[in-house]
Amino acid sequence: MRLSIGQVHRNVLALASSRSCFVLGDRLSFRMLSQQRAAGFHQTAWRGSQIVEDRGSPLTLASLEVQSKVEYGKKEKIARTGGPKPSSRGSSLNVKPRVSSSLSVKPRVSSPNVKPAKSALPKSAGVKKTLKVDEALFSAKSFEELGLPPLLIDRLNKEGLTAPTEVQSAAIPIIAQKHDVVIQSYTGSGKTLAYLLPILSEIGPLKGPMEQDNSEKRSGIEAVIVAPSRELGMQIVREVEKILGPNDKRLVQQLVGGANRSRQEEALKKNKPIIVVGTPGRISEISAAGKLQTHGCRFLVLDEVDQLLSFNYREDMHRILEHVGRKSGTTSRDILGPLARRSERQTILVSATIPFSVIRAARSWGHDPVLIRAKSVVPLDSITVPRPALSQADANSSSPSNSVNQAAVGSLPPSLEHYYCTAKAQHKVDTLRRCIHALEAQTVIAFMNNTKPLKDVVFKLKARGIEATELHGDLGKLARSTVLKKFKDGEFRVLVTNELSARGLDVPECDLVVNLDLPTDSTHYAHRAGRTGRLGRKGIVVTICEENEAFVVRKMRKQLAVAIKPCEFTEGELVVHKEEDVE
Ligand SMILES: Nc1ncnc2c1ncn2[C@@H]1O[C@H](COP(=O)(O)OP(=O)(O)OP(=O)(O)O)[C@@H](O)[C@H]1O
Repeated sequence: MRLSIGQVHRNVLALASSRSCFVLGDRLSFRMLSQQRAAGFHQTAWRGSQIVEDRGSPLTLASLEVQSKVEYGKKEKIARTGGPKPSSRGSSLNVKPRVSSSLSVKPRVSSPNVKPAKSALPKSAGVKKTLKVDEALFSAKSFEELGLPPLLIDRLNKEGLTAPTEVQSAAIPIIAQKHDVVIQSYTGSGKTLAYLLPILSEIGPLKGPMEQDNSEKRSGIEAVIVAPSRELGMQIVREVEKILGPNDKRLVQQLVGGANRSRQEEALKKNKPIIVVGTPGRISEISAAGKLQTHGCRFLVLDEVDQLLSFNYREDMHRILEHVGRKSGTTSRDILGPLARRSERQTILVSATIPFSVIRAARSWGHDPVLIRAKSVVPLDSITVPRPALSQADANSSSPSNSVNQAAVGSLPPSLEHYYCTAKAQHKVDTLRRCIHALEAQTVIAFMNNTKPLKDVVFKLKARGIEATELHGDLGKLARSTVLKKFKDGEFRVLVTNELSARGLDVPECDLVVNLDLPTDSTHYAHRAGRTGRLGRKGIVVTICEENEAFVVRKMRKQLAVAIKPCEFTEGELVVHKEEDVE
């Protein structure tokens, strides 16, 4: 498959547009006060989809076997992971089929009232060169086709994993070719296995026969995976353990902050793991103490790389980039310096949101780094600085905020629906309650910005008979993991949390995300929103803001190129407004 500059642009456009297509094309049965603008929006979506289809049918999760598991477009009964479940929680989100006057939102291609997604898309990432990639990359229907070792495939099958997602189909062969890579794909699309599977094909007990022959030559830690939070770190550990199986799970060791450090150090000595997964602070701490030998490491993964390369983690990341998979004695000038010198290690950077600063950093690795998206693979050095696109105010394309905003385009799953409504601060909890009831949401994550008001919300929800719990950094590690487990097990209907849970957290049953406070920018919106609609499931995102904040939501809507529709919750129903009512 040869991807030209135009095609990549069109694919990006089609991806964003087809998202709109899902939102508006779903046969939602709710009271719609006006659909004219939405119909205009859809027209663009249709066009975008056509472009891709003209070039051979695009790969979607739906086109893989994954679809049969999650059943697109159907109201699915979401299976809980266990624990007590009130009977009222058995069904999935309900977008009001009960209203007799309800309208099915059908695509209308004649009304151009809503600004099409196209105008909201940044003219970003101009791609000048092309990279030849095997067409089969994008059509794998099974893990066998991707050349994974038989032992690994057996383990995947035992865990019920039979078909790769799009991003896995794209990433696995490229990583196997020893490229340094940046993986960008929307939230919940399976990025974790996209990097874990090629790593486990080369190291550990499930690797291929060729690698087995060389096994005596290597010892010690062969892969370091860094994640910004304990929760995400532990989630990755569990994913690796799951694939390794019960007999070999000691081969992965968590090094997350908040846990007992001496125990972690003892486990490193005793279990001799080949993979460590941890947070930047704890990894660099143990490394600085000389208890973590990673010079011979073959893989370094930075999961949620855009966050890990932010200022907060600068010193710890500096140490990690300097020491993992490098001969000792080298020095660096700044955090990006170490990336400039190639070592034996393969570096894999991952996020749903990749700002240009990450591309720029990764470029200096050498060794043909490539950007992998679900439908394209491009050399990093062919990607140019994004051009301004949104408005005069955003015209400075080199400004960090512009780069951050552009990073969020294409980061949201196509299956999500987005709404916003306004409420006075003191009425937000009631609005949340009405929202949960109107949508009959069963597993809800509500985001706030500060801890104290977050506790108040939990208290008020409980007082209104809704089982709710809190998750934030003030809780100890044990409390945090207990809360999360109970929420995943269905003991609580609502998890009220802050940015801590916005990235990477995988609660497949989550059917509603609510922003009780506005996210700081569109990148934060994208990661919060991505906690629902995982792996093609349906999900709804509702932002409850004050009247004078609504313009911020509308701005994010443009930046993200998704339809975030104004709505309200009255008489137990979701009522969607036409845009003119609020502007
Ligand atoms: N091939 C597959 N078949 C079935 N399920 C899969 C497959 N790959 C991943 N999953 C499941 O999909 C869910 C989402 O995967 P994952 O957490 O890796 O997404 P992600 O792209 O990293 O999301 P985020 O950007 O939010 O971190 C997980 O529950 C994972 O176990």
